[in-house]
Amino acid sequence: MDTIQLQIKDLSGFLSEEDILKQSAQAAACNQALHNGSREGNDFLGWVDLPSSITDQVLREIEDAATVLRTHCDAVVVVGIGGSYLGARAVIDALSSSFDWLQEKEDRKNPVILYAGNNISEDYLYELMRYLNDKRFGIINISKSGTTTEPAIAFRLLKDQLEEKVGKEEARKRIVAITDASKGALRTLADTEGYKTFVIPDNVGGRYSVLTPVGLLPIAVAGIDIRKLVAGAVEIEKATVPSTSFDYNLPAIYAVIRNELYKRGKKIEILVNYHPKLHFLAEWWKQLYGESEGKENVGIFPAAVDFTTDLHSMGQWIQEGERTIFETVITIGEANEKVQIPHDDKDLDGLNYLEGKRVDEVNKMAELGTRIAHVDGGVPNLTIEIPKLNEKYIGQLIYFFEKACGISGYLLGINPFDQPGVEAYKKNMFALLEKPGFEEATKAIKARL
Ligand SMILES: O=P(O)(O)OC[C@H]1O[C@](O)(CO)[C@@H](O)[C@@H]1O
Repeated sequence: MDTIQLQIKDLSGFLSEEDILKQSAQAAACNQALHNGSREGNDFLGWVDLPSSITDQVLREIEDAATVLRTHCDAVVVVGIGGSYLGARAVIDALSSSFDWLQEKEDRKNPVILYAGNNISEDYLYELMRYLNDKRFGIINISKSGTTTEPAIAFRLLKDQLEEKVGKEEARKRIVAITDASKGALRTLADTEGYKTFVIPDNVGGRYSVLTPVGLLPIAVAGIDIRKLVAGAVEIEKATVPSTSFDYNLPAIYAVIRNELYKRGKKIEILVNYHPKLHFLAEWWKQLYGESEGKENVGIFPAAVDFTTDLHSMGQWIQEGERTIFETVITIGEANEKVQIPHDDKDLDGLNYLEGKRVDEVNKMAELGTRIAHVDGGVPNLTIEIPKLNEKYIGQLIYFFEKACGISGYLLGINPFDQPGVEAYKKNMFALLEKPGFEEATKAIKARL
């Protein structure tokens, strides 16, 4: 097995093969629409053939910029929010040691990757700046619009700190901006300051941008092979072209299943993992599906749990709470490392029955036991099988989820490529902060307080 697989046998009793096949023509039409741009949102389809259009020259330019940052910095702060950081964080966490950031400087092969601009917490920013005080650090500032408040605040603070520490000249070498080709405050700022920049293509939305420099630069700085990542995505891109028959088009099958379950009252999809390093993959997935589908008062609520951790918190709800959920489990075939449970002469903990077993074997039995229990408890399960955690399969998974999301949104009958609802909080916040241009809104909102 050289590719990710979709396992659907635990849907029986909830959804038949016939139910799924009945939707195959519709799913194929949605897939076709993604390729020929015949439906809503067609100005944001740049991601569809993005993996196969990334040239060697583009990859080299990203790798070169990564080398500059790796040479000049012991820590690199990725400033961005939503699609402007989640993809990078998902891949970096999935493919790095869980304790990477704790390694002593002399033992490190890669700079520590830190994140800012994804919240407006004063304590967070203070603590980050304090940590950076005696570090050789750099910044990758990412914003497609170039106007988002959270990253703008973080960047202003970090830029000040860096310039004060090393001077404007050296700071310029350690700052890269990734933004629109011509619009937005970040573009103006980057051009004025003379930063190295990369462009986010107009036709690729933030949540679909992980395979542009938005994701690839931080990932490369973290020492991960972006060529293998992209190659994995290309494989699924090629395997899901419109001529692919429905039976082999895994994203189309996944898209149909989740929509059919939704129609049958399963309003919440829980993405399940059994490895803490996949936590941010689920965060990335939540934005992808939440922003794409939650509109016009419809859409599955995308949730996520980390098992077995959350079996001891959310496990009760999933087993016996309201039956409006289904689970999509990401399962990893083979652990990358080997740890066996040792023998203990006294066996006071009663664990000698596990002696000699790999920890992963225990994890897998927890996974199997959970799946059986949840299916018995009325929770439909589907499983995405990944042979192992490496660049290639994560690349495959990224494109799998992106393609499925596009098809799924069209099946649902909404535009999966806009996010009008996100503006509501921003308007209120700007009005409350008395941002110039919001005078009327300020009066209106203050009258409500
Ligand atoms: O890259 P930007 O323009 O700063 O936007 C960041 C995020 O904010 C949103 O626009 C929502 O406000 C997301 O769609 C996007 O991923």
